Amino acid sequence: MSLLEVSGLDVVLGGKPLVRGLSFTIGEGELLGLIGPNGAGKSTVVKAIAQLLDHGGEIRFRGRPLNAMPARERALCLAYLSQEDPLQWPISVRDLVGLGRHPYRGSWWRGAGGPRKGDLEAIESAMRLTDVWRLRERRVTQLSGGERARARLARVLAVEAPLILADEPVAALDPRHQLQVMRLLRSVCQSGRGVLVVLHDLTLASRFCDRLVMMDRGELIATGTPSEVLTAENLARTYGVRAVMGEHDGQGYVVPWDTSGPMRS
Ligand SMILES: Nc1ncnc2c1ncn2[C@@H]1O[C@H](COP(=O)(O)OP(=O)(O)OP(=O)(O)O)[C@@H](O)[C@H]1O
Repeated sequence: MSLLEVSGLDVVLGGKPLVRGLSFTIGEGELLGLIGPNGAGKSTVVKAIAQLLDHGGEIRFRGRPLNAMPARERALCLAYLSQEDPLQWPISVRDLVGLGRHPYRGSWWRGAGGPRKGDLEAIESAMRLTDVWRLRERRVTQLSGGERARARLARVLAVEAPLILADEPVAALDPRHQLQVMRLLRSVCQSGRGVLVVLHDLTLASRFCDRLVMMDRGELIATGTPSEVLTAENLARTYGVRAVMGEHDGQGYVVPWDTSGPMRS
């Protein structure tokens, strides 16, 4: 059974169909990349899976419809890293990451008590893996964009959910941290968990993802292994680019090099 099964997903917002009939699965231990140009509908798909948007079609986690699952149970099954950075409060990095353990606690108002050993271990491990351990006492409002992005990812890792939805987790990161985060997401999958990651960097998508879902204008364009999806024809048709493609150390790279044809309308 798949970890996640999305079938016939439709999302309409403001009377506009943003996602149409999208279907794909994520297996246990799989890193699935969701790619496509700006406005393709990638974030909309991720938000629908996270049950933040009304949708048609079915989204099942280990065979159970996600929209019928109690919110707290759902919060333990999937952890969502949004593209937007909503951090406005001057809380410490440690406290931000600690919020990832909230789904394990009783309600705040019932006196949840302090963090337990398992919580502290998960919080420390997530901070070390994302390289924010040394920033743990800093206020999140005083971090650089990339440092905040890593702290937000640490919160998501601290949930230790079987499924992670990460919307552009490397967009603000320097090259070293981009590689570290992609390796980290791969290592998360080695323990049988699954990750859906939205990416614009096609080389990272090619190197690190098991499979890709390429979408445009709300619809599926191609799905399969990176070499099946990242073809010259698909890149020209979907992104309107010509790319330099090759292999290094047995892994594919894709460097968009030139635009091809007129701008998509
Ligand atoms: N609340 C909304 N109401 C109406 N249209 C919306 C709403 N939110 C997003 N859209 C539109 O839906 C389309 C898909 O947006 P979405 O954010 O899912 O794209 P994306 O593929 O994640 O793009 P990007 O790569 O730029 O992040 C866009 O055309 C966007 O303008």
